[in-house]
Amino acid sequence: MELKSNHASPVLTDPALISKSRLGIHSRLYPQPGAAFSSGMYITIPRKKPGKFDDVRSNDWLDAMKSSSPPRKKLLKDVNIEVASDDFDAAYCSWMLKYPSALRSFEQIKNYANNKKIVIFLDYDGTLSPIVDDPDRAFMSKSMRSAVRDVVKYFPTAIISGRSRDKVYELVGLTELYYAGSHGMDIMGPVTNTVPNVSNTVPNGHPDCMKSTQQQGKDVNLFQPAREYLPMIDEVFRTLVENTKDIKGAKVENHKFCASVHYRNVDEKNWPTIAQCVHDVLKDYPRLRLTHGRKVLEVRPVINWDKGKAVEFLLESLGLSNSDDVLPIYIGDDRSDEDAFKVLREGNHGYGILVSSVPKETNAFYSLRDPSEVMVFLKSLVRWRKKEAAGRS
Ligand SMILES: O=P(O)(O)OC[C@H]1O[C@H](O[C@H]2O[C@H](CO)[C@@H](O)[C@H](O)[C@H]2O)[C@H](O)[C@@H](O)[C@@H]1O
Repeated sequence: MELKSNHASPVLTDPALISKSRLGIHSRLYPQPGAAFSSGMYITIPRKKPGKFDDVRSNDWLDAMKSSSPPRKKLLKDVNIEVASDDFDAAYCSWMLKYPSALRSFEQIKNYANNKKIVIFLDYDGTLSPIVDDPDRAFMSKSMRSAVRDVVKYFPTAIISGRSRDKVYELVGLTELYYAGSHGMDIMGPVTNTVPNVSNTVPNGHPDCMKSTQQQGKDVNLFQPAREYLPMIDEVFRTLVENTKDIKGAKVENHKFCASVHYRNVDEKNWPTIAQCVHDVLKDYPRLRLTHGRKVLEVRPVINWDKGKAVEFLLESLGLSNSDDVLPIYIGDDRSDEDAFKVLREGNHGYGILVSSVPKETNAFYSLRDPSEVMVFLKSLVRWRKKEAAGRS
């Protein structure tokens, strides 16, 4: 792990990104100019060149695994500095000069958002629910659910998660918002009649986009750009379950268009074993790639689609893209959320807010420490919008 020296404070660089680039398994794929859309009506999702997998011991998989979601104490040991807790707090405060707290900057955000239509995008794990050892018990608190329910009353809102869409819907339990599961590869969005005329538009007529009716009778659009990978993911999931069954603490989840291999509860001495196991399985699937999340290895299709693309897709579906009157706000804690932060930053359109209690490199603009601060921020947005609405009437 490296310390980035041109920062005002020690900021952990992400060995996962370094290792992924060496292995050719970048979290952001290579868009092929001109290939993204074959016509005004259809997009072609470009396939990235398959990555080459080396032996895990000779590459940085393990570094990446060790650095993902480190506990505070471990983090200090990893960077090899004897830092007292006070010093760590100082480092965090210093980092916050670059990524200010969205709570302390609320006035500034409000001023910028004034008269704009705010669209809220929320990640789930680590953002709406705290990180816990058992992924099946990552529940959202009642107060968080109520805060999100209020947000939905005032702002178009979508949850974009690495989990399957069904699972995240089950955990959130609110019907009034949009859901994107499998890192954005399974989107349930609004039905729109928008005629596509810009390169990032995905029309209703796209073969991966289908009209469907929700249980509540509402018409929605389902967009699943990795549909063809369904059987492959299912097969890989079953193989991963079988091959990791003797590794104590390992857990594999099937998220329909991607799969997760958790090692949070695996003894660190067995991390090379689990890494090797995933590596050996993926060797036979050049159309799949691997990304690193918080103590989780994520197996995904090699397509140019991620949470950033999902944000663009949803904004377009809502008829809210390319407008100066729209302010998208994306709140997330993980590496996969960086794709969305990057879209907002590069488009100079909206704010990414990173949820982190440790300094991290990010494409976000603002920060929040943990899900409890996320809740305060969401409530503040609602309070402000309510007051504004009352003032107008
Ligand atoms: O995009 P997200 O909604 O943040 O989903 C990313 C991963 O979240 C879950 O794993 C993470 O949270 C678990 C529960 O707190 C934790 O035990 C695990 O270590 C974290 O990585 C989910 O289980 C994964 O499948 C998602 O990929």
